[in-house]
Amino acid sequence: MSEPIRVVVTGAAGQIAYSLLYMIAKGDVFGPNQPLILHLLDIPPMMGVLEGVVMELADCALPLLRGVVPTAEPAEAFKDVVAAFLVGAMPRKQGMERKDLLAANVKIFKVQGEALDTYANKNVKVLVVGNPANTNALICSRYAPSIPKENFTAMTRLDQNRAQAQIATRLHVPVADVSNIVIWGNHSSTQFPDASHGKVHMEKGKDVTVREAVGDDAWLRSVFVETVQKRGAAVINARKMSSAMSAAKAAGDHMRDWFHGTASGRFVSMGVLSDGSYGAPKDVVFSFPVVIKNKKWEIVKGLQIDDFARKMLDATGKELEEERTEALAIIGA
Ligand SMILES: NC(=O)C1=CN([C@@H]2O[C@H](COP(=O)(O)OP(=O)(O)OC[C@H]3O[C@@H](n4cnc5c(N)ncnc54)[C@H](O)[C@@H]3O)[C@@H](O)[C@H]2O)C=CC1
Ligand SMILES: O=C([O-])CC(=O)C(=O)O
Repeated sequence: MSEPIRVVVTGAAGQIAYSLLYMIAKGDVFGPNQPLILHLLDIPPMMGVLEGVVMELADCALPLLRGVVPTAEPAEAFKDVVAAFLVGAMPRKQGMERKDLLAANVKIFKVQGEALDTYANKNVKVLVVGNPANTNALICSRYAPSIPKENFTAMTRLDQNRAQAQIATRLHVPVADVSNIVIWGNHSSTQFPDASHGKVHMEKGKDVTVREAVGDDAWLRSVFVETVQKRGAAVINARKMSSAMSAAKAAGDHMRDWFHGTASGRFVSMGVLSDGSYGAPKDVVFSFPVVIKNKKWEIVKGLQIDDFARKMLDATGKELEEERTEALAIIGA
């Protein structure tokens, strides 16, 4: 068995972390042969709650968990970590958009970028979950100049999982048989869930396109898109709290694929620093379809973008540029 790796989860006393920590510590993310030391960061008033989380992790008696470091100090939390789940941030409430959280949250990601730059392993893989995730990831990377820009990503995997589940339900197939649905752009209500490159594994071992299997382009461009765009708000309306179990699962999926790679012929969506592919604006964190090999992601090239998709990509790109302007004003950059 290899040496333990150090992994940080911020917002460790919060609701997403409560599901995520268990998944990581039992080996779902870094594999069944990878021991780990979990660093748990939260703010000083939450240290009592965090103590309870530490007790519960011990009581899970997990063989891979070789140490736990609960702390309110970024310097200690980020020391030598090779993976960082940046969850700690205020969640939205009913009636808010995620970008309404910029003023409250973006400063956290400036401070944590600086701490990653100083204390983390230089190959650290960073996943920003705290909203607005794309713009927070952009700011975080700007304040960590010694860490490669491609090591900063934002989570749109929950949107991808939601989209796959909607298609699977419509077609009455298991969710694992649906692949290559793309989430373009921002993790917000302007995101574009795009099923036009999707595949479904049907009975008798045959792969067909999602468009062919669904046979209803109007549905794929309206009800499907809107359901995924508004799913976070629907969960908040029902639970009075934002998604947590599904967010934790998606964070685990994102980091697992980053460490272990994507299966042949399959791609996944991640918010990454845009190089302008598919006409997206540069220098924003934009969700693209990617394939991953040897812990490096690459944007999938050559997908067809029709007029409808073009409009959707432009709208979400514009929102990301607006968020960037607002974020830079808030942190006084
Ligand atoms: N990208 C995505 O798909 C999703 C993102 N989210 C976002 O994830 C974030 C966390 O959500 P929950 O866990 O439900 O919230 P929560 O309120 O239950 O937990 C957040 C935790 O972060 C802590 N925190 C606040 N400032 C911090 C700092 N500077 N350093 C470390 N910890 C800090 C809080 O004390 C709290 O314990 C929210 O911003 C939410 O909107 C939620 C679901 C999906
Ligand atoms: O909707 C929210 O505020 C939480 C979130 O990002 C999601 O569930 O996708």
